[in-house]
Amino acid sequence: MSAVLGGVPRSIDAGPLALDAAPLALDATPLALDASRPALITLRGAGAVFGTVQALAEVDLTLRRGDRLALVGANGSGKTTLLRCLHGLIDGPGERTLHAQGPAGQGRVPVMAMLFQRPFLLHLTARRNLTLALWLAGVPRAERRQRADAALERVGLQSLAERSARALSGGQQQRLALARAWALRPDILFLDEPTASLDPSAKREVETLIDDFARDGVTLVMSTHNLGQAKRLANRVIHLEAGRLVVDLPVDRFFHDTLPPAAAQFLKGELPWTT
Ligand SMILES: Nc1ncnc2c1ncn2[C@@H]1O[C@H](COP(=O)(O)OP(=O)(O)OP(=O)(O)O)[C@@H](O)[C@H]1O
Repeated sequence: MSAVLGGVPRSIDAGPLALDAAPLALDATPLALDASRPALITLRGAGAVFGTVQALAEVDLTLRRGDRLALVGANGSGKTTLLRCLHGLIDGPGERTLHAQGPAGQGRVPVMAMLFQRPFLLHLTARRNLTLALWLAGVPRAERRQRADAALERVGLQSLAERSARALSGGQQQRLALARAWALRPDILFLDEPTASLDPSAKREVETLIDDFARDGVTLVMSTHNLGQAKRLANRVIHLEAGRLVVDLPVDRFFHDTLPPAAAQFLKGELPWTT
């Protein structure tokens, strides 16, 4: 995938016209997706192929500041692959533009962080996991401890700062992973099924934190099998089918409009099982 950083060729500078050109299955109006918000990432014709598997095909998508984007679809439909593609972790066909923020696109490119279903934490204390991530991100030594402690406090883990990260409960580990992401002060947070392995109470805690981060201005992209979670956290929903983006709608319309047959079936099949 060719990458364009900062300087944005006119043809992919996402204005309302770019939404018209997107392969929406339905006539999502540009206003409903609020094309006035600044673009953060644009994909044009993005794809991913693993051996003989076409995991993602011809995806056109503009992620905008303030999006709380939920990616839904059946197992293997390409949700994780699209997350990785947006994050820049996959080099496939198509074009990915990371839009510089600030006046006339002259500022810095968006800072991104990713949270996985099962957090990857090192055999170190909770605090050291954070200060190490900050070191890797180039944060000066003098700031690391303060930022790590602020992040631990933010997720309610300050009293466990010296506890081994691997000894924490599943919910605490996911909160620690969120603290690590938050400490990096991301513009965009990617979440791959962030509560899939948590019990209901831990799930609520993690969802509340994710919601708080979004309220603070962090743009969210999350894959989820939980349509109730998409309703609670998202303002925009994309439905993928066999690697293709077939629905891209504001959350209210996703749950109330008449969807293409496969997406409608997906909704019917899943909704009774989610709360
Ligand atoms: N690294 C890889 N190597 C080979 N095939 C892969 C790889 N990553 C993904 N795939 C394949 O690409 C397709 C899409 O996978 P992906 O993980 O993106 O789907 P998903 O919608 O996130 O699935 P799930 O809901 O089960 O997590 C699947 O057929 C998967 O087997």
